[in-house]
Amino acid sequence: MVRKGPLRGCVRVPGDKSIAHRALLMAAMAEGTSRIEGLPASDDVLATARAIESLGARVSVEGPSSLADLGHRSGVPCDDAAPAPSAGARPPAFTALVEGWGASGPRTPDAPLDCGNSGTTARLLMGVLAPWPVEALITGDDSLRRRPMGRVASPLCAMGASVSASGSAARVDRLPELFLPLRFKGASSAKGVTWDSPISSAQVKSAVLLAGSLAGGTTSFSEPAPSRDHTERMLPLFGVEVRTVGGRLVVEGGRRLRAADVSVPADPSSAAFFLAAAVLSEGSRVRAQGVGLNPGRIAYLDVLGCMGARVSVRAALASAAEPVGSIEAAFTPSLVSVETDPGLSASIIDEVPVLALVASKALGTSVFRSVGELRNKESDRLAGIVGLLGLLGVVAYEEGDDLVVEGRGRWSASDARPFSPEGDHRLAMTALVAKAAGASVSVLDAACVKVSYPGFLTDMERLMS
Ligand SMILES: O=C(O)C1=C[C@@H](OP(=O)(O)O)[C@@H](O)[C@H](O)C1
Ligand SMILES: C=C(OP(=O)(O)O)C(=O)O
Repeated sequence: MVRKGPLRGCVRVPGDKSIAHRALLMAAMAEGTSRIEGLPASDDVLATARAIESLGARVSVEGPSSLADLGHRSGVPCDDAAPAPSAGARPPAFTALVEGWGASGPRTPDAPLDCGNSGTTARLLMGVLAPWPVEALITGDDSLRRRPMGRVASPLCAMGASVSASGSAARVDRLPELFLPLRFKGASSAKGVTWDSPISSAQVKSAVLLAGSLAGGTTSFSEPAPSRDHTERMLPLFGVEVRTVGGRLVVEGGRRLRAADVSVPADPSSAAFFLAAAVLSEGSRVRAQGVGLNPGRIAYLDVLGCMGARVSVRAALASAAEPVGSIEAAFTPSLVSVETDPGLSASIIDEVPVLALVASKALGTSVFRSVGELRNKESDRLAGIVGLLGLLGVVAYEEGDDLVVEGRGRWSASDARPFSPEGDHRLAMTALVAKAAGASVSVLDAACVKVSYPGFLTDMERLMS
């Protein structure tokens, strides 16, 4: 149940989804047992944990829960009018011990690897499998089956892997159009590659670097603008050096990963929703604690700052090679429009929906440049934002790959209008933030928040009480 009202207090949002996926995957690849704490019990991360189990890693959860138990617990109300859950809810975090397959490699799974809604799981898994002689059918839910996989398959096939979609081998010239479900076959003789990715994508980069660390020879990767760098930061913890040479990332192959302990900081992308809600709701002040402050992930704070929002950061310590600290945001009565640089789009990609919501309350026309990649996420997020802002009486539209928001400093007051996030967790949370900030909108199916943040409604309620 989300009401209108000020949000006040501290919040510890779940662990960083990107870092959690990487920690689980590298632990699975490693020799020995890794301990990973602060894992979010979100659907996406559980999908990765289940996938590495199917491939032969041993995953045990510290405490009374098991992976299966975490997955079965829900505690997520189906719509924003339902009461917040208490009993039976998933814990916000768990600690896993992962015994990796190390030098023996992954085993051929006896069932399809179901990545659910998680693009990161599907794409990084392919990189993990590429240097091994195993075959797996990789699939996902309806949303994931519509998302492009060729961007990852292309470099991995250049390294020696092969893919077939719908039973027949995919033609190399058609790889860019590839979609799940697909049969992925790794190669024991995978070789390093020099790859210039036409898009900035941490998922593509990570798949190539993970494969490259075990392939023969050198792998070198470049992308147009920097994407999040968690893989480059974490690989050295597991014993694999990553160098930067003339703007390219370089990894020497033939390495063995060794087990490491990782502490996952809270997810700055999840914190962004409460921070935005605080900026938009009169009388609010929220502090998100223990949050990852990786510069490639908190660029959204610069964008909020350019809009005049009252946000501040306090750095504390580094965890898992990542900086960590707290972020505070307070109600800001007058916001101004912003124009984001095209080179920034990879760094703010998951926060654009909620940034656009903030821009819709600003005075003036905001432009988010080169954000066309949002069409390839869990839903077409550009269409979703334009639809949501339309319900609030704000003109927003796509201009090529740019998103334009014509803010008038207010939203229209009308009877509550229904908004369907189309199963997209970030659109659902953006709409719930709008509602908390007084917008006349009801969110039709908010249960999809469990993809990244199962306790979102509960935490929102607590900040409002
Ligand atoms: O590598 C990652 O963990 C992610 C990278 C981004 O996707 P792309 O790399 O496909 O842009 C991001 O949108 C996603 O939420 C997580
Ligand atoms: C795009 C996202 O994740 P993924 O690509 O892993 O599905 C997201 O969490 O916003």
